[in-house]
Amino acid sequence: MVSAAASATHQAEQANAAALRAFTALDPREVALLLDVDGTLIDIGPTPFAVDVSDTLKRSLERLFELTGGALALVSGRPIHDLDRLFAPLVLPAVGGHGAEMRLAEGTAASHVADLPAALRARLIGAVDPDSGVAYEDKGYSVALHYRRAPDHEARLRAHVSESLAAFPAEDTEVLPGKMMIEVKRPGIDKGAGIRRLMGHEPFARRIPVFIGDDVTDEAAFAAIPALGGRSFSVNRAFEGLSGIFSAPEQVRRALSEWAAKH
Ligand SMILES: O=P(O)(O)OC[C@H]1O[C@H](O[C@H]2O[C@H](CO)[C@@H](O)[C@H](O)[C@H]2O)[C@H](O)[C@@H](O)[C@@H]1O
Repeated sequence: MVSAAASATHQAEQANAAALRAFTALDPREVALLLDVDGTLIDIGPTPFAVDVSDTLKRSLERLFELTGGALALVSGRPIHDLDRLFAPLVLPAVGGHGAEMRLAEGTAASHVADLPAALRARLIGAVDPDSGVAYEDKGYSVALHYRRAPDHEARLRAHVSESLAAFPAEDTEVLPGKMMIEVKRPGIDKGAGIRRLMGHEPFARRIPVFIGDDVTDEAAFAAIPALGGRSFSVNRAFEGLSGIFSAPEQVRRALSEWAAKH
């Protein structure tokens, strides 16, 4: 008799193999490759500052950037300067801050979103006791509170965010839940809008957008892709219209490496 765990592993292996086939069948001369970062290209780490970007992944991205004629972009919730730090020496086209920033090839990163007031950011960050394990990122246009190392603090942080936003009723804000994280950002900023903007520019324009993502913060990107005539692959998320489901970032890295080697 096959155990439930063995059956789930078998299904994941089959899904990985199918996703790998579908992905590596794409023609790099036709596609624009749009890649989410945390949980898709790289494994989730205990904090935003404790993650690993391997040289092998960087080599795959560098090769795929060439093969796609430069139509490869990181599409991340992280600020672009943070992506540059993680992926150095690569400086890739990017949509950062969930769509708040964009950089085309050779360009400089530009945010088109007003920063949250310093007093609101300070109030949000005030919930972070360095000894609690809670971490934060102040992105200017948004603030993310991370409780991966302190899951017991989730309810307290959610209440703190609600109280903080209530104290600034004139500010246009919205709360974006993430993986063990709550982010306060400006409304109307999302990865879907970021991808639509990016796809209007060379060398992305007229190509088939191919997005890979994993997170609730990627939902706007997944939603934008069909109208752009594109394809989506997920990491561990199942919904209609996907071209494939990878089980983990390791499988995405493998697909990128095999695709790069094939051409
Ligand atoms: O759009 P992404 O590139 O997936 O970025 C989404 C958020 O990712 C990061 O947070 C997540 O990854 C951390 C490191 O693995 C992890 O510790 C945290 O729990 C996750 O939520 C990043 O720090 C955020 O700024 C991004 O918005």
